[in-house]
Formats: sequence, C-alpha cells, structure tokens
Amino acid sequence: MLHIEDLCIVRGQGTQAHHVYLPQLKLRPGEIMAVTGESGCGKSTLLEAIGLLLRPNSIGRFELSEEGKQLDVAVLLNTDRQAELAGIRASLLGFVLQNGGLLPYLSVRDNIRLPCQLLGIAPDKAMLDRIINVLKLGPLLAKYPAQLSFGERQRTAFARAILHRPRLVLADEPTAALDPHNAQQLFSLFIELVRQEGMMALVVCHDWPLVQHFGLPCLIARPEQKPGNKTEAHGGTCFVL
Ligand SMILES: Nc1ncnc2c1ncn2[C@@H]1O[C@H](COP(=O)(O)OP(=O)(O)OP(=O)(O)O)[C@@H](O)[C@H]1O
Repeated sequence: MLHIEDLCIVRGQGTQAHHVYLPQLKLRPGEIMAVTGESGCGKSTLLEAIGLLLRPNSIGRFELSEEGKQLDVAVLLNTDRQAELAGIRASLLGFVLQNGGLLPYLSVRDNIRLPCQLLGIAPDKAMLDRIINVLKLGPLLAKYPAQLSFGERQRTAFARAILHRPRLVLADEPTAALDPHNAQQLFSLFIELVRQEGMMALVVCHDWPLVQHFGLPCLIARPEQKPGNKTEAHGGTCFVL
C-alpha cells in the first residue's frame, strides 16, 4: 500500500517558481494509475519526488507497506536519511525514465538484469521470457543502447524497471516513442504484471485514448495560482483524482 498526503515540491525560484502539489494519493497492491496534464505542469517532478529522486519541500504523510511492515518514508525525507532512502529506491522502486536511463556500457541483456544483480536476486526466468517475448527484445539482447532506436530503448528500460518486482513502478511516458500497436502491447503487459505480482504503478501518459482503453484511474493536473499571490503569472499545479 502507498499512502501520500500533502506532498509539495517547488521548482525554480521567485516569480519563476512552479509549485507541484499532491493533496492525497492511495494505491493498493495490483493498482496502476495514470498521471496526465499539459507539458510543463509537473508530472515528471511529481514522479521524481514519489520516486525519492527529488526531496519535496514539504510532506505530510508518505507510507509504503512492505511485507506487512509500514515504512514511514516521510520521516526519512524530513530527517534527510539518504542511505535509507537509497535502499528503498534500489529495492522497492522501479523507474522507467523519459530518456531510458540505460547504462551505455552494458548490453540490453545486462541492462535488464542489472537491478536483480545489484539486489543479489536471480531474475524470474518465466517473467523474463514473457517480457522479452511480448516486447520483442530477443533480437536486441546483445546490442548496446547506442545501437537502439528510442522505442527499443524505452522497451528495454521498461523491462529493466519491472523484472525485480519492485513494490512501486514509476513510469514517465513509457510509450512516448512507440507505435500504437507496441504501445498497447507494453501497456497490456504492464497492467497484467502489476496485477499478477501485486505491484503498484504510476504512469505518466499523454495518450488519453490508451488510458481510456484500459480504464485506468487518473491523477489529473489542475492549474493553481499561488495562494495570496493571484496577480503572478506563475502558479502551480495540483494533482487530483
Ligand atoms: N531543475 C529544474 N529547475 C527549475 N525548474 C524546473 C526544473 N525542472 C523542471 N522545472 C520546471 O518545473 C515545471 C515542471 O516540470 P516537469 O518536467 O515536471 O513538467 P512535465 O509535466 O513533466 O512536462 P513534460 O510533459 O513536458 O515532460 C516546469 O515549469 C519546468 O520548467
């Protein structure tokens, strides 16, 4: 279970500052939620903060349950306990970054296996075969990221993010470089794996028909003026269900 309340991040300074605010988010195992909103509203910022890559300016509640244990992530953030936050990032979170974020000196095969290797766990063979098969990664396994198209990088990044069965997968436009057929295949696999493995996921997606096709609940960006400062052009974004 993921439970977040009153998460606020401020990007930039002064009149340029952009506030990103999440009043409430609850996700249960098996749930996947889309995040939508116009370019620049703060979707990546929100994912980076929930993914513990960016320290929020304030946080009311951030709890993540793991094997019956409740982790109070808000306390770790508020007291800047970096080592423990890094441990949570490595073992409980999986990222699909917009630019792929693959390591250039590792082959596709080794990139995909990296999180499992770092955690000292053997990849689930059936799950690995299924991912390789559905995402058509077989012919790419020996290649290096520089030899891949953007779409191939995205498919590889997705495989890498999910193979170690993280509690929470954060995907930033994982289908942006894919054609409609491959986008639907990836989404379908994503949803099935999240449900079957009891993971949770947040996925930034501009493809509204795709979100509707799979009937995903959606966090929607609403523009907001800064309280008490209504004359300023720069306000912020509030993400609501
Ligand atoms: N490192 C930074 N320093 C200052 N401002 C930033 C920084 N990164 C992003 N911003 C600003 O924060 C706001 C939100 O950016 P963010 O990348 O989260 O938007 P987004 O919704 O993901 O956009 P897109 O859909 O175009 O990827 C934007 O106004 C952006 O200019």
